[in-house]
Amino acid sequence: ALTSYKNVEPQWPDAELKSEYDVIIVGAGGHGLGAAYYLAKEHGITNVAVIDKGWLGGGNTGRNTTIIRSNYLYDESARLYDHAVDLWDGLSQDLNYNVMFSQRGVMMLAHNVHDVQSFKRHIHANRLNGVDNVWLTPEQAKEKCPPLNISPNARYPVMGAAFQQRGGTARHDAVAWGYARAAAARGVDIIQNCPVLSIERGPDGAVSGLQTARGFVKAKKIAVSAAGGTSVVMDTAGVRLPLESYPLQALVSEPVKPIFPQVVMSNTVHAYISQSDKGELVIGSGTDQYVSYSQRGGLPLIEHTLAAICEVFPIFRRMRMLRKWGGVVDVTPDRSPILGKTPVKGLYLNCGWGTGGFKATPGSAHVFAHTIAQDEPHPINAPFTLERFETGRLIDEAAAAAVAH
Ligand SMILES: Cc1cc2nc3c(=O)[nH]c(=O)nc-3n(C[C@H](O)[C@H](O)[C@H](O)COP(=O)(O)OP(=O)(O)OC[C@H]3O[C@@H](n4cnc5c(N)ncnc54)[C@H](O)[C@@H]3O)c2cc1C
Ligand SMILES: CSCC(=O)[O-]
Repeated sequence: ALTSYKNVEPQWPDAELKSEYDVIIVGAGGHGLGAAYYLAKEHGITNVAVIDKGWLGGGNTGRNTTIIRSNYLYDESARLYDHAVDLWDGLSQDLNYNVMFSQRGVMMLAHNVHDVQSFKRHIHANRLNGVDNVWLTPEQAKEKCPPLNISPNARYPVMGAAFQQRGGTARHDAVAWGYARAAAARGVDIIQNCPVLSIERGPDGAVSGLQTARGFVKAKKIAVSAAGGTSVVMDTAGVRLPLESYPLQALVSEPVKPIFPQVVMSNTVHAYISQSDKGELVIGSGTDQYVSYSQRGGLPLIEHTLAAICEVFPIFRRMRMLRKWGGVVDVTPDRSPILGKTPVKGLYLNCGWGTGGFKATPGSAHVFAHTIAQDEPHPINAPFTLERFETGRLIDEAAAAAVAH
């Protein structure tokens, strides 16, 4: 007989909000849940709550197109994203939960001389940082990805591609569930459907707690990992951020037999594509070009993306699309995250991942936990300060962002 739902132990108890915690994390996405897990596992800090206004994983972590790679340009970025790829490698074993990490390879197409020069610059920079990334001729790219149209008469001719074999995809829901289950097992409270209304500060200016929909909760340390909602939350602490929030959309096709072995991305046509384990083509694009806290975007952007996909992969022209959705991505001026301390004592910040923070999840969560526990950034996230936007020490990764935003 089927086990009735009520007899199935929840993977994480629906905890009651206590009156006080050592650390509270705002945002039960992959970054927030992962930080809670590493706080407990690596720093022995378990009197922790992760609070979310909705259900855990319901933000960008559960809405993204799951691409993982570390082929960014700057040394600082390579260290951060490659730390994540290293942790992705053993994450299923660490969490005892299959996150379905698949190193199927990520290919970035070059359609013009500028693309060729930019990608070859990335490849040389990546080599200096020990990040695997190689140049493919059009013929080599097609050999790896047969549906690719490399005709010289194509609307977007393929002049070559940068290919990172260690890149790939993972099951985004499982990442949230795996971290939630492992964190809860170590004593972390996960509080869902409880919007944080404001960050409260004491007379000394340090954080004192949070006003939530379920009342006030005290905390000496508060870590905000709220993605597109970050600037609103941080504003209540008097911290203004250089963030803009945009809708970012994605869509899936009807499922078909395995036909698309890698992830293929194109900055120039603003589209990227992979095939899920269920057989759907997973297609993404750049952000809608207006700021918004809406998790929905406009149809014209989807039409533009599909037109580009049909040009680069003509065999997909008759595929039917099943559904589209969106999330709210928080974008910084240099397309790199803000990951560290803030000017407010006891307040920590992890945001600004824009269209590309899923790939960083384990690495970001790991160093964010270190920053919260030690009250000092880990060497890997030390450069990703809020202050860089005053000093001008930017880490400009717009070219590596892979989609227009
Ligand atoms: C369509 C789409 C495709 C993408 N594709 C990729 C990709 O292929 N590869 C990649 O690397 N990245 C991708 N991204 C980006 C990636 O999804 C995000 O950068 C990353 O998941 C952010 O994780 P997070 O945990 O910081 O945020 P989230 O998962 O969004 O979690 C933040 C949480 O904070 C909560 N929150 C917000 N405000 C409050 C409040 N006031 N009180 C309580 N809780 C609050 C939200 O409910 C949410 O659950 C994509 C994003 C989208 C939208
Ligand atoms: C949404 S773009 C995905 C990425 O940055 O690899």
